Amino acid sequence: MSQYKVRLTDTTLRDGSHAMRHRFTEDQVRKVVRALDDAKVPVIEVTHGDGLAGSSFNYGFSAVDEMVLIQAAAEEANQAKIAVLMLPGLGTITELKEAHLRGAKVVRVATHCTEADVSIEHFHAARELGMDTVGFLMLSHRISPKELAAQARIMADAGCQCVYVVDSAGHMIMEDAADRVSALVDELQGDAEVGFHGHQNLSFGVTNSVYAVRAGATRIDGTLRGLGAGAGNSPTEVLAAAFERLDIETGVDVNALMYAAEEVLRPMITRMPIMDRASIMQGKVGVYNSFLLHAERAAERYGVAAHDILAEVGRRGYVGGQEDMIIDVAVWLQSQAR
Ligand SMILES: C[C@H](O)CC(=O)C(=O)O
Ligand SMILES: [Mn+2]
Repeated sequence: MSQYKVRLTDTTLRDGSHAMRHRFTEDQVRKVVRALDDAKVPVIEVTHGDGLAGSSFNYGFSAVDEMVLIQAAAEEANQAKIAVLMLPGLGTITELKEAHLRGAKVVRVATHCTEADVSIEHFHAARELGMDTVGFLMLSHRISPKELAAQARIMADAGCQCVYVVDSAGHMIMEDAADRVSALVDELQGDAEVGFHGHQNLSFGVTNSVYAVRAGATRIDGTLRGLGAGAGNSPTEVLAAAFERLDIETGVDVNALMYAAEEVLRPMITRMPIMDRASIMQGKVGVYNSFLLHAERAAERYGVAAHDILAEVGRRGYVGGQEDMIIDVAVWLQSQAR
């Protein structure tokens, strides 16, 4: 019997939505869910890239109402649970209730890593609805393992059943992930599980996930073909294949996942995330991956380089929700160049 058992969550239809500029259609969602469900992936996340109610001028409009997509996903899934992401303030309990009515069984409440307290009422509401609850501590690299564990404790006490170390910038390297996961495991003492969500900016998404599992994480995120914000996520099919080689039990069908990635998702992709100058910069200086497309748009509009914008965003320490400040940085860089 394997020493390690892991539950995979596939977030192609949520984090991958960033790379697709939130243009997933209902037909595409149905096909991807069917393929992931056939591969026995236990949890599939479907929402706008920035979570419930993310469709907006600031974050980018969805092509199709996410509630329609959530319902379609729930209709297609035979064994998988459908998860939704929510950022408190952007999404509210009203949207959470509607997502639940449409068939969502899991909610992942995401806050900046120092702001866990804003998730408390959302966990209470989700538990009252009977949903599985997950906490997402974004940009987890920004604080020490000890400080992160204290934030995880706030989430667990509010009713969160699994707290994630989230490498939103793809900045972590091996022990960065393991030390944070260990600190959370020590703090939570079984009151909640610990998960890890990796990105590929420095090409460590899968490696960090292995370190996370060995440090005690029992839930790991990925996306098919690594489709996701910034340089993309840990690819689900690679995680599954690597875990199989390392005797980490996932219960998924690796060949079916490779089929899903290659034959089902690949033809839908309009922009494949890559490790380019801008996304490597995000990993290097620790900038939120969802900022990439905003920076590219501002770069074009103000005639400055996206990697320069992102380097400055890193210096200023902006966090998710401060997307509008990217324009400010671009204008400032333009003025410096004159
Ligand atoms: C809302 C973000 O895109 C959540 C996430 O996937 C991350 O921080 O990484
Ligand atoms: Mn992500």
